[in-house]
Amino acid sequence: MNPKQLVGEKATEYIKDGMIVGLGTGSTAYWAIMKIGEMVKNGLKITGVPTSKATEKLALELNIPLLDIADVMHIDLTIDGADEFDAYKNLIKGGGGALLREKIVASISKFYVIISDGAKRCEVLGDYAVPVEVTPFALNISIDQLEKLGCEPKLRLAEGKPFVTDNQNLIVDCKFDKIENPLALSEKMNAIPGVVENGLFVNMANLIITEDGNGNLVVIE
Ligand SMILES: O=C(CO)[C@H](O)[C@H](O)COP(=O)(O)O
Repeated sequence: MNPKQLVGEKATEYIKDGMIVGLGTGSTAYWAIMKIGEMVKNGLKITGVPTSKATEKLALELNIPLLDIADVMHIDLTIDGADEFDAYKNLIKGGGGALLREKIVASISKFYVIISDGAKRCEVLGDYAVPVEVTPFALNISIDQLEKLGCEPKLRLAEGKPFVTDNQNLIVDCKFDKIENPLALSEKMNAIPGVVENGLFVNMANLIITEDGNGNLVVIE
């Protein structure tokens, strides 16, 4: 079984009947959602809250009943991927551009499970550029201010044009060296007017389900 499928399917074991379940975005979350679709087909009663339009589309194709995030105040369990994680469950997310909705969903989740192949594990965050969602109006100001925090900021492009998020914003990928204090950096980035949210997820994950590269699951609690 491929590592993403292995960790994705494992996470679905935490789902119980009646739960409201946050559905993550990306190629690892895909496997969890596929499994949830199968479970729903077999009688599981849950309601999903998608973290992106892409996930909403997939969940609808699988007949998973959905709630709009605008109508939800709490979520029992969320399963989502990550782009980088450390042993303290600090994360970088947003490689797929869904970080704002992902962070909102995570923030109201009682239990937040991250699924990731082992290659994304690091000692200290920073190999992956931190995606930052910015309002288009303040793009240049945001880039300038982000650069002053010590990173190399780059506007994300898709097919030669600026990548536009589900919220009609833009993404600036910020490459830092080692991020020794992700909480402090997250606070500094979010203090910049024009920054909507950043992809550092600190003190949010309850569990990371990953693997050792040889098909064995590894759980970080
Ligand atoms: O944060 C995300 C999307 O915004 C994804 O969870 C993250 O990019 C991991 O994706 P994948 O499982 O495809 O590697």
